[in-house]
Amino acid sequence: MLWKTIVASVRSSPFFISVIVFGVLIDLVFRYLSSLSYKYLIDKALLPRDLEALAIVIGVLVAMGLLNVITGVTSDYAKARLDAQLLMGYRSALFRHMQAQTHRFYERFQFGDLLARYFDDIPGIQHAVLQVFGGGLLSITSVAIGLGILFTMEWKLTLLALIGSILLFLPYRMLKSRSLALADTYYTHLDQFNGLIDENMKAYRVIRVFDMRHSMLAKVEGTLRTMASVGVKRSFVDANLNRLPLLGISILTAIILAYGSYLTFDGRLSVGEFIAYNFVFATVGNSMYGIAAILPYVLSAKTNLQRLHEVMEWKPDVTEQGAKDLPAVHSQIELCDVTFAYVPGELVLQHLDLSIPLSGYTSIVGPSGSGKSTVLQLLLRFADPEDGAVMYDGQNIREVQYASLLSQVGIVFQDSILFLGSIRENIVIGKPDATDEEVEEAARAAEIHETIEAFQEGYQTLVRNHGDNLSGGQRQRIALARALLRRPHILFLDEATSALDPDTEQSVNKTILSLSRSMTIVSVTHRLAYAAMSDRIIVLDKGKVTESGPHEQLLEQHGLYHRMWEKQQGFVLSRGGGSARVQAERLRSLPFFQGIEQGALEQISQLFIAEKFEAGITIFEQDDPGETFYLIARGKVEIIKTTDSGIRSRVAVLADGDHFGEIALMQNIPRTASVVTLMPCLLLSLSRDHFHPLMMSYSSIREALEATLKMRV
Ligand SMILES: Nc1ncnc2c1ncn2[C@@H]1O[C@H](COP(=O)(O)OP(=O)(O)OP(=O)(O)O)[C@@H](O)[C@H]1O
Repeated sequence: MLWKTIVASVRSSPFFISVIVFGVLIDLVFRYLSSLSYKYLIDKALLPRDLEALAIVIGVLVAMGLLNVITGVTSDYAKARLDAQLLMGYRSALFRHMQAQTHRFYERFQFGDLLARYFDDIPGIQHAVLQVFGGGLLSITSVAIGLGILFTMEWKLTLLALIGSILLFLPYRMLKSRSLALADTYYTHLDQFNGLIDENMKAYRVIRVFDMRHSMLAKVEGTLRTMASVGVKRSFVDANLNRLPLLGISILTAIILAYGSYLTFDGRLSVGEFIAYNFVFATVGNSMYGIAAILPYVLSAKTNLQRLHEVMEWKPDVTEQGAKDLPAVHSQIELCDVTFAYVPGELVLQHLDLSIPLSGYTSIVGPSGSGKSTVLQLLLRFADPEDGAVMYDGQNIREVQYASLLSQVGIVFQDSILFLGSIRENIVIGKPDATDEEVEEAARAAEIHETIEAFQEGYQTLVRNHGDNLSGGQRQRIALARALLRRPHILFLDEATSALDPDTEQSVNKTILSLSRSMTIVSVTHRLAYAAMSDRIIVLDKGKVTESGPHEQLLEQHGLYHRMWEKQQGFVLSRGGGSARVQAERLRSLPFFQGIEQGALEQISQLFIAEKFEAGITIFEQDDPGETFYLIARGKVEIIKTTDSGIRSRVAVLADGDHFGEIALMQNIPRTASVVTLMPCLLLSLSRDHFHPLMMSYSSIREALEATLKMRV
């Protein structure tokens, strides 16, 4: 694999390679000429006292020395250029490869894994390529030429040297697998370490607020300690790979000196020949050591290459081969008989037929996990269906140029990523050549122009740390302006306003509603109050369309939409959304409060306390004591079960109007699962201590809760 990489690198830069090869040749000629010169210096000039011969030998050596310096400097420059070129080439190839990837790739390779590929594996490979090509080429050629010269001078001695040279390569054979295994372990921990740094940066608020600094530090230090310990072993093994050949060289030199001296005593070698032989041998020995010294780099590069190939061989899920342009769409987009799975064999969508007319405002709703976001991913070609087709005006989007599809659509996600740069730069991302007028027009349409103008630096205000210096609403409106700047025919929204506080959410939704007069809006949302404003609603359940039509019509059907709607009613939010209360009537729809008289429900509703949580917060862990019941006024949480072997898996996602932890109202049974927030949440909690006196008065509540408990068990 490394050899192929070296050949490919050589092919990519013939000019620099030729310069380096030329430098190597001159260096070799100089090395051997200097060594051999002793034979002539001693036998032809010094011993016969021939001044002319002395002048010729010294003159040739000086001339060659000068030439060697000039070619050496040129060759160093060529190596530096090749070095930079290789580094740039590998890094840009990896980046291009990443850009072709979608969710499966990014689920498999985390930020830390990829960072290590860029900053450890690629430099490791590039270093080995240059070592092999620069030092390696010089050493191998030098050994070949040197051995040829030595054979012509004294073949028996040379044969002995050749056999003895095995000593130089023994350590490589002995330590190779140990070095490879240590490199592998080291890089695994390095990936982990990079991942932890990333996590610390992204979640620094949660870490601070939950006083997790100690545990995070312990984790990082644990990883660093392992890395240090593996690093020491690795350095030691690699140092031995370097040092042991030196020992071999010393033993070999002693043998050559002893046997060479014996031949000189015996008169079979002249003094000049013996000294020249020794110098040539020293050069060969150094070159052999040079080869042995490269081997640790080669070993390390083997691991680096394997890791890089693991990433580079990951085939993109979506191939962009379509040749024709997608004409301006105006009629409808469809999913025709679509089947799709994230994990082979676990179908998320099965023979799904869905059609969205290209006018007005369409909402896609449904219980969590019903496939809403998946539908959006397929419509935007973040993934391709296993079966069936996604059509825009009857054109299969696999067959059209991806860029021509993208030019007609815009999207705003729940977490719109803002980049480091000015607000203007963030808006023009999708259309870098946009004029100031166009940028302002998009910002006006997103109703953020005045706000931006009010900033001291206006459109040049710097967006820091993914938008930390802006409010959630401002970030979403900038993301909206970014999407609108491309004048899309269709604007897709993926829970675009769900994470905003209620007032901001309402105001951004008003903006979106007004946009639906001039473009098609397709919104995936779990918040039905805003879906109700759309022209048509498509209800998904378990990957199938179960209902569709306008809000009133769906309510009349008394089906899934009606049930979902009812569940989200009965919460009264304070201005700004910092607090909420549940209406007594809403409590009646909970199975364990059915049949309770109005007065008692009123009392119970007073006992709830509103609590706000950021995304990613653990409300409680499995096995924690159960003391509180929760109602979700707004937000989304995931329920996670941990098996005895420590494997955590998501068993459900709950959203607005759902409840969890009701067993805690009755008795302190350890929690059967953990609950973690997926977005900012406003929860209403009711503790058993507060509730207990009421339950004593109403036996029906206890009976209903006992029935629930029985069912769970
Ligand atoms: N990247 C993924 N890998 C594996 N399974 C996934 C992945 N993304 C989604 N799923 C699964 O696919 C199913 C549909 O998920 P999807 O996100 O489309 O649902 P949704 O209706 O948008 O849910 P939510 O309202 O919770 O966002 C779920 O069972 C989910 O667990």
